[in-house]
Order: sequence, then C-alpha cells, then structure tokens
Amino acid sequence: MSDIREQVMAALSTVIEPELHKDIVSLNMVRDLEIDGGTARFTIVLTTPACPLKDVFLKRCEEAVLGTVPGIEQLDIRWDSQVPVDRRIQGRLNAPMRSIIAVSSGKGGVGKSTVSVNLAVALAQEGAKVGLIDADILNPNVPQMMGLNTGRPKVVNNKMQPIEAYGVQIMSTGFLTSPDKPMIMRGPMLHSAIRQFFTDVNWDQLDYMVVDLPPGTGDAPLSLAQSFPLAGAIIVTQPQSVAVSDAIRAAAMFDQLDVPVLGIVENMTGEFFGSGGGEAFAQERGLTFLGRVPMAANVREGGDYGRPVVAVAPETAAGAAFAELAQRVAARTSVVMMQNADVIPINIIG
Ligand SMILES: Nc1ncnc2c1ncn2[C@@H]1O[C@H](COP(=O)(O)OP(=O)(O)OP(=O)(O)O)[C@@H](O)[C@H]1O
Repeated sequence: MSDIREQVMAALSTVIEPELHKDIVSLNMVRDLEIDGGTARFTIVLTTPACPLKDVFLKRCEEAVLGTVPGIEQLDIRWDSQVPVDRRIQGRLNAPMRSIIAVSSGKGGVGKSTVSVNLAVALAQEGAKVGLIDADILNPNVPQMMGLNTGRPKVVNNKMQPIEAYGVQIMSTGFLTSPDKPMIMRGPMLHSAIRQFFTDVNWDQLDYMVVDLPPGTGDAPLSLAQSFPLAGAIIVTQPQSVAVSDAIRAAAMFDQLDVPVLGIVENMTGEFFGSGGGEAFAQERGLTFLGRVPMAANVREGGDYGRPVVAVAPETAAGAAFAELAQRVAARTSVVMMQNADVIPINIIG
C-alpha cells in the first residue's frame, strides 16, 4: 500500500503550480493522501479560497496519476486553503490578519470605494475571512455602500467591535461621525486614527484586510501606504487618458515606497469613457492587468442603496466582473506574498 502512495506522490510531484512555478508536492499543497481500493483520496491546500485554478489542478492531477499509477482509477480531491501569513503585520501592528491589500487611485471619483467594497464582498463569498478598513477618513463612503446606518460600534474589552455586512467585517469613521458634523483632522491625527482601526478593533482572524485608501498621491495616502505592511496595492483607474496619467503617478508612488503593485483595474468602461487605457498602461509598465468593470447603472445603484452588485446581481456583467477581479487579486496576492522573505508560505504552515 505504501508503495502505491509513494507512486501517487511521485506522480503528483510532476504537477506544477502555474503561478508559483514549483511542483505541488514540494510546496506541501498535497496532504492526507489515502488509498482506498482504486481511489486516491487527498487534500489540496491552495494559497487562497478564491483560487481561480481549481479545475486546472484537478485536470493536471488526473493526467499525472490516472494511467501512470497501476490500480488507481480515480481521484477524490478535497480542497482547503491557507492564505500566506505576512509576519510584518504581527511585528508592527499586532493585528490578527494574514495580509493587507490597499485599494488606491490616482484621483478621486474613479470608483475606488466601489471596487474596495465589491472586492471585499467577493472574497468573502469565496469563503475567505475579510475585513475592510475605510481609510478615507474625511470622506467615508463605505458604510453607505454597504447599507450600514448603525451608529457607533460597541466597545468590548476596550476595543471597538467591527460592524459586519455581506460577510465582511468593517470599520469606518462613518460609524463615528455624522455627515453634518464631519471630522476635522490633520495628518498625524488621521494617521493615528487609521492605526487604531488596525489595532483597537476586535477583528476576527482575517485572511485579507482590504484598505480603501484616500484618493490621489498626497500626504494622506502616501503616509498610509508607507506605514502599514501592505502585501500590495491595487490601482483603480478610468479608461480615458487623463485618468490614466493620474494612475501613473500612483504607480510611481508605490514604486518609491517599495510596495508591490498587485495590478491595475479599469473601471467604468463603455461608450462614455471608452475602454483599454488601463490595460495599455499596465502593459507598458509591465504591471498586471486585473480586469475591467463596465459602467453600469446597477453598480451606482448598488453603491447608493448599500447593495454591492457582486452580492445582489452576480449574474450581471458588472457582478461577474467583480467576482473575476477578486479571484485575480487573490491569486496575485499569493504570488506576490510568496516572493516576500517576511511571508510564511503554505509549505511551512503545516
Ligand atoms: N462601474 C461603475 N458604473 C457606474 N457607476 C459607478 C461605477 N463605479 C463607480 N461608480 C459610481 O461612481 C461614483 C464614484 O465612485 P466611488 O465613490 O467608488 O469613487 P472613489 O474613487 O472612491 O471616490 P472618492 O474619491 O470620493 O473616494 C459613485 O456614485 C459610484 O456608485
């Protein structure tokens, strides 16, 4: 029996993880192999629950094992996932989260908060544990976009309780102020307010913390991007060239700060703003193009009425675009994290 197990493992070690370019056995993604008659049963541990490659793995494992290991006629694969752990978060923030993803834009109004909200909801729909910090302290839009009008968060053990909607844990200054009494804060106060959102909130153990940064490349986004250990940043742009030139500035800012750019999202494509500017920019700079989201009435209404389109209309073009976007972001985050020396990959977590 152990002989067959070894043969199955040897066959599986020819299956290469397409994005990490290593075989799935040395990555320790194959666990708990059992042979039961003609069935090989095992678990594959992915680097994200939102993995777009499950079908590819299934097919490649079948090709590797069936017909090469005598007596094995079928595979019974169970799926599990472990998002890599960014150790800098424990060291610098002591906050219970594995990775932090910033959503940014070169200028205001391009749909950064809309992308943050739908990305967070889509990742949660895939089974990830997700938090969302609205770091746009002076113009917090996340509560409205998530349909939350809840008042102040409860305090438990001297920490605020995050407020949950659509499976996502959320913290925003929108919960602490009212639109007619906006917060007046200067740089250092803004900064310590956001730090408290990481450290003084009772977050569950999260796979992904999505941070909706303030727009642009001014002091506030710059100092935030600099002081929190980001796995990487997403840049949202509209397709037209004026918007793209602002996105170029955002990319340059992250380069200077040594924050990896996870990729470019082109939002509001269609007749009005056109299409393709964000993708062309990504190609020119050697950045990943994460996808485009069409300009659609249901996206705006979703924001206005607090019903994220990826949750309430996943079958529409915009809903499907956000779901695909989330998978690409998750896959890209794993790849970028695994290249970072401060990250504990799945092959060590055991
Ligand atoms: N794909 C889309 N189709 C239609 N409307 C959209 C789309 N994306 C965003 N919007 C709408 O555009 C407006 C601006 O979006 P949003 O608030 O997300 O932008 P932002 O970049 O976060 O802005 P800010 O600079 O204020 O933070 C909102 O009314 C939103 O509903």
